Amino acid sequence: GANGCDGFPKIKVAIVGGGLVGTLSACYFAKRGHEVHLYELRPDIRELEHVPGRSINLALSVRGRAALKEVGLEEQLVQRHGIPMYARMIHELDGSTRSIPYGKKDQCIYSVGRRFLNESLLTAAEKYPNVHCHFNQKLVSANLKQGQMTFERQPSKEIEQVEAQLVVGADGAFSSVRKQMMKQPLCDFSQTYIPHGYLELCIPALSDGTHAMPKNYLHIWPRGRFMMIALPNQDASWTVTLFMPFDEFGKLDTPQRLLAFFKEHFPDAVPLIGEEKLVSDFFACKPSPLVSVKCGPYNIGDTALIIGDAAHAMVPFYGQGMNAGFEDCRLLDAVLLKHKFDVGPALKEFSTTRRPDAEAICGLAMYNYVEMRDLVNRKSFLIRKKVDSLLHSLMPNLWIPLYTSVTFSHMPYAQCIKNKEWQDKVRHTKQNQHDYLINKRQFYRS
Ligand SMILES: Cc1cc2nc3c(=O)[nH]c(=O)nc-3n(C[C@H](O)[C@H](O)[C@H](O)COP(=O)(O)OP(=O)(O)OC[C@H]3O[C@@H](n4cnc5c(N)ncnc54)[C@H](O)[C@@H]3O)c2cc1C
Ligand SMILES: COc1ccc2c(c1)CN(c1nc(C(=O)N(C)c3cc(Cl)c(F)cc3C(=O)O)c(Cl)s1)C2
Repeated sequence: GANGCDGFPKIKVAIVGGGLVGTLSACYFAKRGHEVHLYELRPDIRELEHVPGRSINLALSVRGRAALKEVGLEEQLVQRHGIPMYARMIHELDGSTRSIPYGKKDQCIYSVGRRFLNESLLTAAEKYPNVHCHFNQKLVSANLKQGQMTFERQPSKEIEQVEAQLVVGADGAFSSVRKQMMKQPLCDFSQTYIPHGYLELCIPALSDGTHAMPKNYLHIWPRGRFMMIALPNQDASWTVTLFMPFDEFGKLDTPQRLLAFFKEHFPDAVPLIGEEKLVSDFFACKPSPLVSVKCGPYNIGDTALIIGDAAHAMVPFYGQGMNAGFEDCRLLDAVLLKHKFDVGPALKEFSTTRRPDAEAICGLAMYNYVEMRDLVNRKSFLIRKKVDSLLHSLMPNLWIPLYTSVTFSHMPYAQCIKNKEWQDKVRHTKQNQHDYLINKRQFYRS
């Protein structure tokens, strides 16, 4: 395309999916002066009363914040709207609670509203004159090598053919762009559903408009095979997510069984939610599935690319899905700039470098899911956290706990794992040395 004032070629970009990642990506491309067309299956959510769907709020950490900052949105979306969470608050069965800080006193993650984020990103994208949003448009097929897409307007089913120099698939875990990509040879794809489902409940604000639990915490009720997690909302309510195997959900098929279950496993949460609200919210919708998707390469030549959940959907047990998708947007922009918008080599480099990191965080999230049962319960989790924070304070640049490197640094995700493996080796050697010295001393004493 024509070269703009910065001397870089300007292209026509079609972004499929107006969710969190698609709308942020639209801001990045628009900021560079490209012609952006954003196609979203749903209606404009800013005109809807209630938006159905997933977790009402999310944990935003440094990776996501850095991506928002580069398009000038971190202040408005995080500092003003996000609720800082400085520690986890763990709820034991006996109702006692214990807090474990995320790091040093100023280190926190933010609870942000999903709808607020999505609406704000849409509005920010639309502010650019070179961004055009098309709602109620469902991608139904495409010839990605030619940059050709076929949309079906909802609900009329009217067909619209669209062409672009670059197609960016940000259409989520069940991506249609990815489905089209997989028709090409040499494309890997795997997806795993886990036996757990999730369901959202709500702890309403107190009558005086304040939070019913200590506000600046990520609350967790770890109960082995299942758990609950609660993040604070701006309106002083809490969004509570219950994770449980589908067959366990199936057993709670009457209000009596549901209340008995909660009184047995989450007694302190029952009065906070309220018995009527618990019953009505629980039976209002079915538990949703959780899927992990790995695939690659993420591009087809210089005409198509997938980012966000379309490329790497992960189970939510690290709170990194959106953060990773936002990081995709920032890294893609950086690699395009590095290649002076020579799209072919840039997409190839993006896919080659990002794929191992995306697969690493998908693996870490799944690891957390498996470990989760006793992750926050087992004494060793607590001891490990204390040892980690002690060693981290002694050698801040050397000893970085895994979740600190994931949540509080920009270290490539794959390197976070290497960093942990090195520490495990050192830890075991330390442990062995420790045991060795003990034995030696006993030997000489005996
Ligand atoms: C229970 C739960 C808790 C989570 N908690 C966190 C958290 O705390 N922190 C965090 O970082 N992440 C979290 N996540 C992950 C986060 O929700 C996702 O990573 C994020 O939403 C991915 O954004 P996306 O834009 O890639 O995909 P999506 O948000 O799925 O958006 C895809 C968009 O594409 C549209 N679309 C789909 N198909 C088509 C089509 N054919 N044509 C046109 N448009 C289409 C959809 O309507 C949608 O708007 C959580 C996820 C779940 C399920
Ligand atoms: C909106 O729905 C959801 C659902 C799940 C999550 C989030 C939001 C946000 N999540 C975060 N997880 C970490 C983390 O690193 N670990 C190891 C944890 C993993 C689990 Cl499962 C947990 F319960 C606590 C921690 C913890 O450490 O607090 C963060 Cl740091 S944020 C999980």
